[in-house]
Amino acid sequence: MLEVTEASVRRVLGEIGYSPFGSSYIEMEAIESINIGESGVDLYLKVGLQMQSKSNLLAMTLSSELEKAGIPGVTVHINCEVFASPLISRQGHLKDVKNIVMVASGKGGVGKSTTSVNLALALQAEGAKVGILDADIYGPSLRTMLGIDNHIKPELVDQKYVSPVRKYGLKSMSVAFMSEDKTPMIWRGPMAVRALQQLLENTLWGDLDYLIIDMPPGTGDIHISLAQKVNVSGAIVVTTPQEMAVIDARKGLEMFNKVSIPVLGIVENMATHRCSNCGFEETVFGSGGAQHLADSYQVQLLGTLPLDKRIRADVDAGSPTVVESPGSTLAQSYIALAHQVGIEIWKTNRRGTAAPEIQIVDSL
Ligand SMILES: Nc1ncnc2c1ncn2[C@@H]1O[C@H](COP(=O)(O)OP(=O)(O)OP(=O)(O)O)[C@@H](O)[C@H]1O
Repeated sequence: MLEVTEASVRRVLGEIGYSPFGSSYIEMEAIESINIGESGVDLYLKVGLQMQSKSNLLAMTLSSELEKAGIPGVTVHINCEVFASPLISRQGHLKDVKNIVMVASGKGGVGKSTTSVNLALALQAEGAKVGILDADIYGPSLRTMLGIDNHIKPELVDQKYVSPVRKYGLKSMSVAFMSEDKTPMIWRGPMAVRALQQLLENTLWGDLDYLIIDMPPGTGDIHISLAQKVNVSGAIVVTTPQEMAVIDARKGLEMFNKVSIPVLGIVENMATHRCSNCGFEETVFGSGGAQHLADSYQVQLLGTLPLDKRIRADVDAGSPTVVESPGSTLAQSYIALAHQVGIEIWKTNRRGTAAPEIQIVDSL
């Protein structure tokens, strides 16, 4: 048995290569303090994401890893707190928003909005404070996906600001909330960017760990301009395994690189389909493309979601899978995605230093 000192505990923690964060506890600077007393060791960890469903398991696993390495009797205490992005200038009504995450896709219809809303709910289910902005001017779908009645409008405050609409605890705002039901939104480029920026900045988001922005599909001028005007912690690109979608996702990655927005990773949606009759699983849209793309851009493949009719039916019914069937394997896939997103944001925030100089582009 080892002599138990703070130094020996730290050394062993450094040697335990495995942590669920992809780097050791030492590399992640996750050790808050180590108290050595008569009755044992108390190890306090600070973790930069919320992970309510996993923290007890993590504490027990780490305690038994330490025991195996010669340090028995360690009680692990996990303190979860999402850190604020140094890339975000926290001003105005965004001052208490710690992280803004853009969810984009090169190609339309790959499931960007479905992934955004389930991701937001999964982050929240794990204990984070979350908001979602539906910025998809071409096809806003948040109202339907969250089952928010058409008559519900955001409350106007001081004639200038709006309160987000709460559903399932999530603070939500959509371009569609601000227009009459049947009025088509014919927004041209610069007008759309200005309107979206205003909607983002004039919403009373309050205190949030993450604000998810569901971007319009594509990688056009609106995206570049919006990406330049809004300081974000990072971006996620959603794709299907289909070659055409992967080619367009590559354009999304290029776009974020061009405007110096850190890419947190790629989500592969509709990756596999299991036949509800015989259980046979097949890769309807091909396979390997998203992993290959992630490897070639040295970003993470954050998660893989199956093509499953329950995912479609749940958002159509206004009750996304994470709230409709929280214990299901599908919901667990979104929770796993939320953990990976949380880990990447934590890592990105540790790497980042200050907000970059933003070049304001006024015309498109
Ligand atoms: N993993 C999935 N399994 C089954 N159906 C899905 C899945 N993901 C999304 N869908 C369905 O695919 C359709 C398109 O999804 P969604 O609207 O989220 O895509 P999008 O990329 O946001 O589209 P747009 O380009 O219009 O913004 C919807 O009917 C949705 O319910």
